[in-house]
Amino acid sequence: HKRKKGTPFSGPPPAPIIGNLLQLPPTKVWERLFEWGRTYGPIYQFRLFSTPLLVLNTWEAGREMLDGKSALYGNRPLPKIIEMSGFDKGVVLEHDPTRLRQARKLLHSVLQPRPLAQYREILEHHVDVLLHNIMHEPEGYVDHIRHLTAGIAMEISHGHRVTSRDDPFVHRANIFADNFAEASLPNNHIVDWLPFLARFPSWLPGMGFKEKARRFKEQYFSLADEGHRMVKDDIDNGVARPSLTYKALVEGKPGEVPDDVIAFAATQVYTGGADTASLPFQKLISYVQTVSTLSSFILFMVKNPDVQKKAQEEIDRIIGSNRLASFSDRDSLPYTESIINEVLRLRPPVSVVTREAGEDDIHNGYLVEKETVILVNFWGMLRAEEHYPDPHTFNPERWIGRERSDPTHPLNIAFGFGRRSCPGQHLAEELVFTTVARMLALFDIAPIKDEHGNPFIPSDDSTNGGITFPVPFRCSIEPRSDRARWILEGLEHE
Ligand code: HEM
Repeated sequence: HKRKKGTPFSGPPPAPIIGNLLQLPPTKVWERLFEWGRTYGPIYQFRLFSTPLLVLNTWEAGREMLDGKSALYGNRPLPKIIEMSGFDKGVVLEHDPTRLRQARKLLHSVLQPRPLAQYREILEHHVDVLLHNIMHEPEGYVDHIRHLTAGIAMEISHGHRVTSRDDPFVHRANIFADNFAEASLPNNHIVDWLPFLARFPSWLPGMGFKEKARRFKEQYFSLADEGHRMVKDDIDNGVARPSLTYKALVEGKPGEVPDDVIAFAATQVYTGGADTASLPFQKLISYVQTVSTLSSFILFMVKNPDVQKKAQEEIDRIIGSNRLASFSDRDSLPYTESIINEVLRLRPPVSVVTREAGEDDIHNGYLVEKETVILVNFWGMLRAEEHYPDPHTFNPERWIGRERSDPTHPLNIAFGFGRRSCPGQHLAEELVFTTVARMLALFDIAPIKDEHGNPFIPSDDSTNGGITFPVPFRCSIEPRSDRARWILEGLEHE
């Protein structure tokens, strides 16, 4: 194989052997990557030991390399230990091009706008359950949001209706998630979100890990298998509900797509869109990105009462109080929509995603070596001052009148670029919009007060890791009025 020749992209000067390791902070590396961009430009390179890393710091750079050269940069780095645990099976880390194509096609068969529209009533049912649960136990709002996202995911993947917190299917998925969390590497370490570094022997966990990897693999495979068999049984018994698995089994040509491709693709509809950067090292909760976005929304409402009021006025004026907003109302609620855009801009749930150069490439005259790790810095892209004046300020107004097709729009950045971009985007947009619009219609979200009546304002801080959340915070979520309480009481619940 002939290597290409050329000068690599410039970047911060590396130290011998360890490269730029000590120049990276232990947490929120994306902030440092963003700062380096000011000095070294929108695309630059640095090193960790012998691995070159290329940072894409602007949306233009993302489009150029990932939309423009999808085939070359379509894969994610796959550490040995992830492969050992079998987590490369499915979509997120799938490397086999045929299986990946088949799996993404299955996801599209339920997640593209047209098939997704069939799930609108189901989705609204789950949102109503959320609202009901929040009214009865407001302090548990994060758990309720998780329950919401898991419930919708399992309907879409397997036609499984979750009716209680003790649902055996959810229970098994949670055990699986806990096992991931247990996966051994120190917290808040850079390896947490750059797991490809675990290629280096000094960080490879000892023999104990082999045993763990074997156990993880067994659990992941049996979870996938169990869901698949459940749908087959439902079909045999004539009680199957529409889902990805049902569609593939009943409408697909027999034998065209292997059973295990169907089973893993379906499993990843609820286990992930999981943490694509640090897969095995974090608690893997279904639809974590959506949970992150909705939690960030609540945080920003606590901190920005005027914004909240303005959105509530919009909803009262356009929707009235005789019905609740639906996704089809999106275009008539531009202010509400602008809040979501601004939440996604300041808190993209995935701050950085990793890809890998499949071959040597010459880009704009510079050499990108094969196996260079590509860091797509969504967090940095969404804070570029030239596109977002006063970039660190929460200001939904900036979106009023700005087209959805604008390439700097968060919906065109936060879900990624190219053929590996997020297949769950439409679902995420619909779920977030419906939840936000209905919550604003029925609840006031506010700071809690201390015994002297002083409001307690939560911090702005977010967690570290492949998917970031607001640091857990308390707040008050109360029905806006007696009428709101009455509507909430009447909502369908479990
Ligand atoms: C606010 C919500 C969400 C955000 C911001 C988000 C963002 C992302 C991003 C940035 C990626 C990596 C894309 C890339 O490499 O360029 C991704 C991948 C993925 N997401 Fe999402 N996502 C969200 C919700 C969802 C949902 C609801 C699902 C459920 C179906 C989902 C399923 C996936 C899958 C399966 C992948 C891996 C795709 C592949 O590797 O081919 N995501 N997402």
